[in-house]
Amino acid sequence: MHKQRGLLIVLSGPSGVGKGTVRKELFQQPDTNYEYSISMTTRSPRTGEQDGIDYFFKSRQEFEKLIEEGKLLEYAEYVGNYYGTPLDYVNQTLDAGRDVFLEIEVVGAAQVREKVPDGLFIFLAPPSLSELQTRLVGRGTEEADVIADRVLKAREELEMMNLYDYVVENDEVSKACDRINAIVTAEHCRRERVEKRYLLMLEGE
Ligand SMILES: Nc1nc2c(ncn2[C@@H]2O[C@H](COP(=O)(O)OP(=O)(O)O)[C@@H](O)[C@H]2O)c(=O)[nH]1
Ligand SMILES: Nc1ncnc2c1ncn2[C@@H]1O[C@H](COP(=O)(O)OP(=O)(O)O)[C@@H](O)[C@H]1O
Repeated sequence: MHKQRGLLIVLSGPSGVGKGTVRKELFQQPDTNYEYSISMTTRSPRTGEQDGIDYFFKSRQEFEKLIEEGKLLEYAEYVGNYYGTPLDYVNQTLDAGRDVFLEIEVVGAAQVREKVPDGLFIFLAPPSLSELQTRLVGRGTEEADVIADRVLKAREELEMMNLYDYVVENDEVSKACDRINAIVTAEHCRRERVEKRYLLMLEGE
């Protein structure tokens, strides 16, 4: 039987909702079977961030070359910086039958939806907008004007929630992780059933 292609899992949602926190928690769990796709960005590294681990940090010129050469599955400009997903890494990992996990903002997620319609799209939602603002302020990585920009942007981002397969509330990190794992497991079961049914139909011909 042919090897099934891996599942492309896209986690998106507004800045500050906890995407990074939830993703890190998921990848600390010993039984997590997804491969995390490290993004490219032109943003400067924050204290403690490492090139090739948190992001591949690129100059604007380098990033624009990657765009020109078609090396990105998707990219978006977000609050003044480029962010993008490396195409070859994603394709090679999926072709090897392994699931790939993207943690990206909503404009990029919409591009992935166009290119990979059979991906699994999960929107991480905050309990409320005021809680989102509290989290951004609490993180303390941005100046007040950047936080204001991000909260404004979050309002637009929340409108895109209905384009996703699932909405997961990030009330508590561990609960959000459990919900994501349950969704992925259910999606694998669904795909296996479809595949089996398809093969049975072929055998019957
Ligand atoms: N489109 C796209 N967005 C990305 C990518 N990598 C990260 N992002 C998103 O870019 C936004 C800003 O990321 P970052 O500067 O690390 O800030 P933070 O997520 O608020 O900590 C977040 O919404 C990320 O999820 C990517 O490869 N493509
Ligand atoms: N479920 C949660 N409850 C309370 N605080 C949270 C939760 N998830 C994340 N946070 C906090 O919110 C802030 C933003 O989280 P982060 O993962 O950086 O968001 P994002 O990657 O979506 O921008 C961080 O300070 C983080 O510790």
